[in-house]
Amino acid sequence: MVKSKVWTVKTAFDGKVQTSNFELIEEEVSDNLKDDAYLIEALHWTVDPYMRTSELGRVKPGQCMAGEQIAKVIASKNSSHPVGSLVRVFAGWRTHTLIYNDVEQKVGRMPELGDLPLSLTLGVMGMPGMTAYFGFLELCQPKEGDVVLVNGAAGAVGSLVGQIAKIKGCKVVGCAGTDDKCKWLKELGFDEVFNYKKVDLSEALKAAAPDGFDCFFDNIGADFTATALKHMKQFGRVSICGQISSYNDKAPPKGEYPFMFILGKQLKIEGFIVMRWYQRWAEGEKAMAQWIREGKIKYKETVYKGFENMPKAFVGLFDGANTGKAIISA
Ligand SMILES: NC(=O)C1=CN([C@@H]2O[C@H](COP(=O)(O)OP(=O)(O)OC[C@H]3O[C@@H](n4cnc5c(N)ncnc54)[C@H](OP(=O)(O)O)[C@@H]3O)[C@@H](O)[C@H]2O)C=CC1
Ligand SMILES: CCCCC/C=C\CC(=O)/C=C/C=C/C=C\[C@@H](O)CCCC(=O)O
Repeated sequence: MVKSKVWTVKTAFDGKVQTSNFELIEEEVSDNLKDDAYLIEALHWTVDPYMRTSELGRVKPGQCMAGEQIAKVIASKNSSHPVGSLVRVFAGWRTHTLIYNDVEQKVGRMPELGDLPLSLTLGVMGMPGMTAYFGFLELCQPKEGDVVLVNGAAGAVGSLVGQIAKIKGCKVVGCAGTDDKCKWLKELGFDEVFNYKKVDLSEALKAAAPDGFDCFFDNIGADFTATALKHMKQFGRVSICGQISSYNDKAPPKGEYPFMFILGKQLKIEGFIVMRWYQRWAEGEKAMAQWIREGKIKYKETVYKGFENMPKAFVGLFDGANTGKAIISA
């Protein structure tokens, strides 16, 4: 018998992220396994902004919080998952999980890590890394010499988009919410950086790219997007990745309608969900691993120690507490 700690949601979210909505419970996980079942113990969890959104991850009262984890098999009657092997799975905020159906329970393929750290399977070599790789390269189609704008640039996805753009020979403009984050972006090779909390956005964009942007990778949405679209070049390409500034809004954001600029500048704007390219992830993982080993991609993780800190890490996403990927380690 194994005790499993599970974070559940007591009530629906209401306008802001509320830690008081979580409850720590313990439930028993039987080690009396049926055929093909196996028991896993989590080593690392991720918190991602999508957990706040309705379509993908928001959970109902009483359910386990959604999310991905890397776990070790500790008991098994499944020859594909022997004791000691590792799995990456959307099992949510749980310490132990009984897996009886890989497909239903969203057990994914593990990337080829080689000597790279295991936690990267939730970052550069995982969902955020593939988001940057495919969401930028496929939708923005960057060319050498293009001027690229990335917001949320010191986060898990944005920090990789900027570096991939540099690898492709682009001029990269990034912004983040603290001076320390901006300093790190310069170390990563971003050409122009600014702290969006300290500037007039339109003036900062004009100063960074007087002739405008060819590509814009948008992690933030709402007012930022409406302003940035005015600074695009003719036939610019915009990848709509995230809307983190609106995930906690009670009502749809109010602001300018940007359609006149989209029309006049003849922009190509496309949203995406990274799972669109799931069948091609091995290609993205291979490129990321090679760029890390060549020193062309650098990364940071903000690591929280202990399952009890899941809500703190999660709320931190919306307060700018993390640089790079937020990881919780057991
Ligand atoms: N389309 C897809 O398939 C996917 C989309 N995403 C999206 O990509 C975006 C980035 O995700 P990820 O890199 O994992 O997250 P991050 O690691 O970047 O964490 C979030 C960061 O966003 C910034 N932020 C938070 N709230 C605001 C706000 N109101 N205005 C401006 N900046 C804010 C903060 O940094 P700062 O200090 O700079 O303010 C914070 O640290 C999210 O919108 C996410 O939903 C992620 C994965 C897949
Ligand atoms: C109309 C609402 C769309 C909301 C999109 C919001 C955010 C984008 C984002 O952050 C995307 C994340 C992508 C997640 C990828 C994998 C999912 O399949 C996770 C599965 C959820 C789970 O079972 O835990």
